[in-house]
Amino acid sequence: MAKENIWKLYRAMGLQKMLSSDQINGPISKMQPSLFGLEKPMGHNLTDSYYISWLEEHPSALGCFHMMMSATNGKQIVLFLDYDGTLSPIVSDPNRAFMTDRMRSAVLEVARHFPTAIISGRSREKVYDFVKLDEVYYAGSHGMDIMGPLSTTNSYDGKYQINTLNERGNEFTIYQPAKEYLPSIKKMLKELKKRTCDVPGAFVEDNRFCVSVHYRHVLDEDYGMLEEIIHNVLSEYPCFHLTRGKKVLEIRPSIKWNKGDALVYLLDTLGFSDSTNVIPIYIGDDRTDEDAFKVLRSRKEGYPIVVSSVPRQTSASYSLCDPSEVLLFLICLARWAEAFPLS
Ligand SMILES: O=P(O)(O)OC[C@H]1O[C@H](O[C@H]2O[C@H](CO)[C@@H](O)[C@H](O)[C@H]2O)[C@H](O)[C@@H](O)[C@@H]1O
Repeated sequence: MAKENIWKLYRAMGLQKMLSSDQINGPISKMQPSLFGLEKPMGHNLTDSYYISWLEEHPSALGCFHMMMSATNGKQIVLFLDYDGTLSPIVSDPNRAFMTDRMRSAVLEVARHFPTAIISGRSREKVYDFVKLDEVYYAGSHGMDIMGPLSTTNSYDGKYQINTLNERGNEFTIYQPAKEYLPSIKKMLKELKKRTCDVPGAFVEDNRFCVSVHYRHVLDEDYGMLEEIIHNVLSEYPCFHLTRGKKVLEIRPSIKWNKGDALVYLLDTLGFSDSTNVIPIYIGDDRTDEDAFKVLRSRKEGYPIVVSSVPRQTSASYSLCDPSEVLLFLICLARWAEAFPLS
């Protein structure tokens, strides 16, 4: 990208006053700390050498923004976002994981330029209640409950698919590959609530096609008892299995379907099944997001971005420190789309 284009981008982002001519002439990576008027990238612990070497392998998507966007070469960006820990910070009460209005506006802005989907472990309805945007697609229950574009492909089993209209009269396809597990999940949910009610601090969350058992407020000495209860309940439901997230045990149907499959489904229904003309960007913080990172790695396309402020094992290629950096990345993306619209 020519230097005048960088200026154009920065002017569009309202950032030109923050940058000296030295910074503009230097490499973009050097610009990053001051790009947003900051002394150092937010939340980064740059005194930790382990973290610094991890960052070299998973560089900041903000620092690499210019390079990433230059490489899109006019291809269609499709954006995938996780919810908890990505669009909203991790908080102690799962029912109060609200996103800020600034984050909502940023998601809306990018969604006006690029197809955008939120893929969460929560129920689809719950994520919608938090996000409240009709301009994005939603996949709840770790991708097992997708409300995506009207599907014209017959690569997916029609029995899991129904077409519907939203309140604005727009057509959507709902895809629920774990549909037949619903009666067992409801039964198991009741059972889990009943058997865990004596464990102080335990909280069972109904995520429709899966169940979360939160232990953030459970005393260390009670944790073993909670795990035992869950294993006992699970032994009565052999078609389900357990995965682990941030202070949460997640129980889900044992079908071969995860956030990565939901990403592929959404790309297919958006018309990018075999396309070399698409750049999917996936941003997420949790273990379940790794399935989507792996898909992008294996397809050798797009940008998998992990949200983490500590070094960790990941299949992502880039990183963002926390939701405040996710916000900046989304703002940059929207400004970039305004400055360089696809012809
Ligand atoms: O796929 P996600 O959108 O990231 O959902 C994963 C789980 O997120 C929520 O739990 C996590 O966030 C809570 C609020 O910040 C926090 O209190 C909890 O400790 C975290 O594990 C959600 O409540 C779970 O149901 C999701 O499975």
